[in-house]
Amino acid sequence: MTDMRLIVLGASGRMGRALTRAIAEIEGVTLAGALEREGSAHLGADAGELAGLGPLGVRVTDDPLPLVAHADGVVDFTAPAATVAIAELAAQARIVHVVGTTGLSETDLDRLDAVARHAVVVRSGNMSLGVNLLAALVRQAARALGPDWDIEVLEMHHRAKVDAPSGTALLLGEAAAEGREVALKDASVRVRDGHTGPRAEGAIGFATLRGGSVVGEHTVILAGAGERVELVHRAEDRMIFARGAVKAALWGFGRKPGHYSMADVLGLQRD
Ligand SMILES: NC(=O)C1=CN([C@@H]2O[C@H](COP(=O)(O)OP(=O)(O)OC[C@H]3O[C@@H](n4cnc5c(N)ncnc54)[C@H](OP(=O)(O)O)[C@@H]3O)[C@@H](O)[C@H]2O)C=CC1
Ligand SMILES: O=C(O)C1=N[C@H](C(=O)O)C[C@H](O)C1
Repeated sequence: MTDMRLIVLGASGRMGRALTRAIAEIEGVTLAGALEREGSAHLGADAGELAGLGPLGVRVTDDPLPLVAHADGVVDFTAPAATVAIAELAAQARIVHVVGTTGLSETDLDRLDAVARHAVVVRSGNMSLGVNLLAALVRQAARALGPDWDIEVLEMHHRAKVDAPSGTALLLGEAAAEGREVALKDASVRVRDGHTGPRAEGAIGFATLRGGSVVGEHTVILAGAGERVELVHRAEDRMIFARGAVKAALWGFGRKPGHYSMADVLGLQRD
């Protein structure tokens, strides 16, 4: 069988470089293109060299059209505007779009829902196996412990991260809300400052730390009267996300159009 041809969007970014390495190491996929924004200092560079692999003969370009026409999928860990723009092109070409970008607005998500009527979109705030398993455990714990236990999601990332709370923190908050059978938007408390008054009953709180080179750490705290449960994930290497994204692309290849999640890819049941 021929390899699935994948384009990396944001090829010179932290995740873009990891994606190029993952595509080189995983069987059944081949690097078909590398994209960056117009004016990027990396245009014309070899994507393999950017990724520390040596030359692969794939040059970074800012023109998606010829690439999309000859590819089977695009893996995209970039920024919301870039994700929405490539989503339209990927859907027109009926190729798989794997979205790792976080910080998407409700409007952006509506656009992805719309394009997913025509093509496969696989999106997750975290493409690692560990975090998606953690989400299932959080759902279960929130359901089992009930509303008397307070839930807080704490995350820490490197100093260059631009969105907060992280996509993973929101994914874990969603899992907690599902376990409690409430809507996250009605329960979430994303900022506390000044005289806040006592904690609102049923709140799902978020706290954000930024600094240094931390790849990604998430703790879900379930605090009861006199005891506390903490569920933790620590990412040590961006390759966990990159390998997950390539796995998602292979899973989506040939599947019927839809907006899928990493839980779908990994076959994790929503009990
Ligand atoms: N879902 C998951 O598992 C994970 C998600 N992420 C998310 O992935 C995203 C990227 O993270 P990271 O790699 O650390 O960030 P970086 O800033 O290192 O990389 C982003 C890359 O995308 C490029 N880019 C921005 N706009 C465009 C555009 N219009 N067209 C083409 N390329 C563009 C940037 O170029 P330039 O530098 O010129 O702006 C940059 O090269 C973030 O949203 C992050 O939260 C990260 C890790 C895991
Ligand atoms: O920006 C990052 O680095 C990461 N972003 C994702 C998020 O927002 O949760 C996933 C991972 O934690 C790293």
